[in-house]
Amino acid sequence: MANLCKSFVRSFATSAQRANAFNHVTVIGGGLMGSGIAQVAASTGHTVSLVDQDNTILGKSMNGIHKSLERVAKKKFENPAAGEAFVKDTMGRISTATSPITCVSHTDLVIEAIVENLETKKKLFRELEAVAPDNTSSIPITDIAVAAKRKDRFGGLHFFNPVPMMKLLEVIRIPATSDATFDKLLAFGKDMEKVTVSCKDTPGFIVNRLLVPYMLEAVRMVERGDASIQDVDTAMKLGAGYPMGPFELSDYVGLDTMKFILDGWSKNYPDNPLFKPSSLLDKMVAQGKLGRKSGEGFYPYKK
Ligand SMILES: CCCCCCCC(=O)CC(=O)SCCNC(=O)CCNC(=O)[C@H](O)C(C)(C)COP(=O)(O)OP(=O)(O)OC[C@H]1O[C@@H](n2cnc3c(N)ncnc32)[C@H](O)[C@@H]1OP(=O)(O)O
Ligand SMILES: NC(=O)C1=CN([C@@H]2O[C@H](COP(=O)(O)OP(=O)(O)OC[C@H]3O[C@@H](n4cnc5c(N)ncnc54)[C@H](O)[C@@H]3O)[C@@H](O)[C@H]2O)C=CC1
Repeated sequence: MANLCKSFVRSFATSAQRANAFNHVTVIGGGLMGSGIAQVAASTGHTVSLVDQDNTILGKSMNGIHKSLERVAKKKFENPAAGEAFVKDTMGRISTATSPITCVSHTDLVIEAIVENLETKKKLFRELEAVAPDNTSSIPITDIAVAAKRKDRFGGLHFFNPVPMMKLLEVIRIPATSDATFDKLLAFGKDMEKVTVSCKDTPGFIVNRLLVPYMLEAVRMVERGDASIQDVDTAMKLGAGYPMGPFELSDYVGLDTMKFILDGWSKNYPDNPLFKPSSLLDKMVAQGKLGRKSGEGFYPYKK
């Protein structure tokens, strides 16, 4: 904790020499979101420590980041050598670790992006005994902040998947978040080349408060036998202009993550019919059909 405070002070001292609000960022969780956040943080000039539970997972994360960077480079640079240099430089700014404890002693910002489970997130924050903006999709961050000691340095950053492509970042504060912390988080969003929006610390913030009921109603429509998965997706793409239909998007987000979100909401808000559990979703997760990440969800994917 003392070390983290020191490094935080150092970040204020050095930020005057650099354009970025933070220099070194630690991202905990190297899954879909953590990898994307680490990638964009590194490609915008931050040095990054990416933390996950073991080196096999981290190897996959680094592979995914490399592939994604190659796609970005192809678009960004006409000259292939410049693209290769961009990929190499960006990868060079990311290191990996299996414990966050070693990283937080020399970091300026800790971003948590582990599984959407309140108890797991709180446990991690207790271990860190520190401040870390959180990438929860659906949990009011005040509930997580209970486990953080320095609440003035705690805030919420909600990124969107795929992080390299999605321009939005929701920046959330709790009453205890200091103005200095909030301003730094907004500045970090700009450094990450995102457009920031803010709202009260309410379940799902802005996007997911609207998106979750929409996606679940699509699942219920299919459960009732009112329409097929394919027709719902086609309808929403061609009739409402969405880039993906709700089932394609569910597979993209991960059905396990959807279930985590829904389980949390239905437990905390049992009277809200919009947040009721879905037996189809429960069944698919129990069968290991998690979407793209497992090779099958509502649709099959090549592994
Ligand atoms: C209970 C309910 C639970 C709700 C859960 C909420 C979870 C949350 O907390 C909040 C969320 O993040 S919700 C998800 C938000 N994201 C979306 O809605 C994505 C919708 N899809 C898209 O925008 C495009 O299909 C997309 C951009 C993904 C891909 O574009 P296309 O469809 O045109 O497909 P591609 O041809 O593959 O891609 C076009 C170009 O995009 C670039 N690209 C795509 N993915 C990339 C990636 N991962 N990294 C780097 N570049 C990437 C790429 O440049 C590609 O061009 P090419 O490489 O030349 O093909
Ligand atoms: N999937 C999506 O589209 C989005 C997800 N989110 C949120 O971001 C967070 C992460 O989601 P995803 O990346 O999709 O999940 P994921 O399942 O792809 O990745 C989670 C990672 O966390 C790691 N992990 C679990 N416990 C850990 C611990 N104690 N220490 C270190 N690493 C640990 C796992 O090994 C895994 O690699 C969740 O809170 C989710 O709600 C936010 C926006 C979009």
